[in-house]
Amino acid sequence: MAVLSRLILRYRTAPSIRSFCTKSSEIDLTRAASAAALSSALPVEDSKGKGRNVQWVFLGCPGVGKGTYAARLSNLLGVPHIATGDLVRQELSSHGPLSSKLAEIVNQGKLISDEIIINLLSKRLEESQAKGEMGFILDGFPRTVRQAEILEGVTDIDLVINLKLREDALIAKCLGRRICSECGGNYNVACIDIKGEDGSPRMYMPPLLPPPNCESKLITRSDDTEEVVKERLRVYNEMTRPVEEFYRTRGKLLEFDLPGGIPESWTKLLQALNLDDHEDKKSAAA
Ligand SMILES: Nc1ncnc2c1ncn2[C@@H]1O[C@H](COP(=O)(O)OP(=O)(O)O)[C@@H](O)[C@H]1O
Repeated sequence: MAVLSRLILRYRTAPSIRSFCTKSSEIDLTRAASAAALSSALPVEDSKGKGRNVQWVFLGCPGVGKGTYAARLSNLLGVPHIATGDLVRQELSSHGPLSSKLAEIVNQGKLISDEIIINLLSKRLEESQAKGEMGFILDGFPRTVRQAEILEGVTDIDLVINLKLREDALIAKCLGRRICSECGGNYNVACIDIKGEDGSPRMYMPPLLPPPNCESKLITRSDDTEEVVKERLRVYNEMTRPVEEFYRTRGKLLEFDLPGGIPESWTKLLQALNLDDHEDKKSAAA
């Protein structure tokens, strides 16, 4: 499936999309165009659908755990987990020409332009195609209705999993998030214990503590401060909440309320996806 070339072609020929974007001068369209040519030459799904694989999207507020569950499902199903937030952070750490502009936007909790994010995503999909990978689990894309329309125009998304958690837990989870600067492992020092009320059960999410060799190397994402997390939640409600409706009306949205910590939520998510008897689930969950 030549997602890359179709994404870029569609993108370059849609005036309304271009006017929606901000800094179009910063985009390397020459590079994008050559990437498109390369990707269209790569092996793609045949007419019988051979090679077709999972094409799923994860939606959900900052801190809900999209990355955790998308990564586990990616292991389980053998498809790449593509997180646009990770692509943005890689671009930031590359200290390339876009880095300082992107850092400013990300550290204010705002969204970067559709143009830049599609360029980053296209490059990542191109790498996938070069490796012969099939399918994907997208995490953090689409985040605007415009992005959803572009994606829907170029490929069939099978399923959109909308992870949900109450806002006080989301904020605590973002503020507790830690990353090992050496191995990249993701941990969380927050212990969330919310009493059951009005018939809703108690919610307990224990901390996910790092192993001793990571303890002294933990860092916090620069956009995980209380002020920026609250702004990201506001931006989610304004820009991304309508994406839920976009997929709901197309019958693709699976709503999933996280019941608690990872073991409990993972088991229930597998049940909701009818994957609970999947023979590989134990190794993916390990
Ligand atoms: N699809 C996207 N569109 C616009 N900006 C994005 C997109 N994906 C990621 N970003 C930028 O990268 C930042 C980090 O993304 P991510 O790690 O997915 O954050 P979150 O924890 O808020 O879900 C976002 O706040 C935003 O600035």
